[in-house]
Amino acid sequence: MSAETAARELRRRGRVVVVGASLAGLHGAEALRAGGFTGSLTVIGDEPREPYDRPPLSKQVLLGRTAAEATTLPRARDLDVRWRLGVAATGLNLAERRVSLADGDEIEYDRLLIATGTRARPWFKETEAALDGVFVLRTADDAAGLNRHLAAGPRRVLVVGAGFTGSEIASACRERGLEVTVAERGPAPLVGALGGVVGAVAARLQREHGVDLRCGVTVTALEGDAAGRLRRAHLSDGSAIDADVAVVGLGAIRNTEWLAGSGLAAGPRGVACDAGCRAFDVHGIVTDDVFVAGDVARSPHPLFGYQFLSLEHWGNAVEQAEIAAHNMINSGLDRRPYLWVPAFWSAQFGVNIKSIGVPPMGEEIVVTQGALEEDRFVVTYGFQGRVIAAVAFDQARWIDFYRRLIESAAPFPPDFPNVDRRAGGIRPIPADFPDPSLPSHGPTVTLSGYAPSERRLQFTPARA
Ligand SMILES: Cc1cc2nc3c(=O)[nH]c(=O)nc-3n(C[C@H](O)[C@H](O)[C@H](O)COP(=O)(O)OP(=O)(O)OC[C@H]3O[C@@H](n4cnc5c(N)ncnc54)[C@H](O)[C@@H]3O)c2cc1C
Repeated sequence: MSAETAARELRRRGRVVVVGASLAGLHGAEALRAGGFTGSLTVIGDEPREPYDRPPLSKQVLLGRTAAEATTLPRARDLDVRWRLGVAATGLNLAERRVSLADGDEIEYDRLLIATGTRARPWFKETEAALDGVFVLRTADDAAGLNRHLAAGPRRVLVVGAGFTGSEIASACRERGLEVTVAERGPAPLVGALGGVVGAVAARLQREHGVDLRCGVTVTALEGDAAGRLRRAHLSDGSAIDADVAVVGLGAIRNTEWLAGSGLAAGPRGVACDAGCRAFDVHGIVTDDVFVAGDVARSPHPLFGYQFLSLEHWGNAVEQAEIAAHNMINSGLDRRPYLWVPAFWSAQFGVNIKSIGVPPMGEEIVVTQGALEEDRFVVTYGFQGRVIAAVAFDQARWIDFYRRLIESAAPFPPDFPNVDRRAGGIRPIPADFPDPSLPSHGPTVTLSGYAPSERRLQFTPARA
């Protein structure tokens, strides 16, 4: 049977299993159906709830504008999925194409999509993590529990870690009128994701909004009272902070333990896959029946020197799930590479933050629009002489323009006419500015084994 005939047969009556019933899992299931898959589709999720959206948990839900229960993701009608919710996948037998479940059940598949995402890194001392008032924020239950606790009376909140989740929590708690201390090991908030220049702006914003921001310190211990309620936190600089709520925002752990011993290249950094979302086995050989999408995936990105990227972004989960689903039920050159330019947003301290590209790869940074002091700007990041990323504070409308600069490997610093870098005013990019998505003289890259991309990817600066 030819590969095309096999793919057609699979689309008609194959068995697809998706593990992880959240954003990537749901979008993968929808994309399979939209792509003409009429076989059996089973989605397994260890949370008892239907797939729901996480970004509102640290924003609208914490502000009391949306109930944690009201975050259920809309889904296509007639999806025709066999949901197995509230039961974890515990193992994978690659040779026999079988997933084992915690309730003893075993489910066979022709194609498997791994979309098990991440979980919150818990506080490192178990007895302290168990104190009443100590929280992480990853699930709807976490958000509901934290909300109940915050609503129970005046609270002094300690946020441990000033990454995106920690900073959003601090922002929401300040908006609720609570006293907030943020303890961050790095020199400023968001430094790991956006670098020191933007981090300094984030630090100023936090302080202007009344956050007691302590940088360059770690929390060494959480102390409770006799009733097991959190009372105090001790910091590495010898100081102590009174607190009756601590939200631990120390990053995420990838949910790959259930794949231990399966033979897949899965570990703490995620499940490695190729540019078409096909999982690698431990020998570095790509499988043809196991695919990966969302926060748990680690895939090489052609635009970023084929570096393996682990992206914890909403847009990545959606886009990657669609590519994975497409490739699961197609073969050969009908398959597509995953070329989405990483992008995410955050809302905190009254500012809308949008990022495009991979800021942590940046070697240099320049303010291309606006002024840092005014909290309305776009900064552009450069890597080896080309634009690699941009971050906008309250200037989201420009993000698509910067995406095209990144896709076309525009030279860094970008050469914008009429943009006044000193004055600080946001000037429009002129209508006659050359469309950076038009091909120039960088080499075009094709990925062997995948359909040619609609985009031309260029690896050398277009105007060196
Ligand atoms: C509080 C918060 C705020 C966020 N805000 C933003 C934002 O502003 N912008 C942005 O771009 N992104 C944001 N994100 C990130 C975004 O929500 C994630 O990128 C997205 O949820 C990833 O989807 P996923 O399906 O890959 O993984 P997840 O959402 O982590 O889902 C994985 C699912 O698989 C389940 N699972 C795990 N192991 C097993 C197993 N063995 N068997 C069965 N099921 C299993 C998990 O319980 C979970 O339900 C935020 C995340 C959080 C937590």
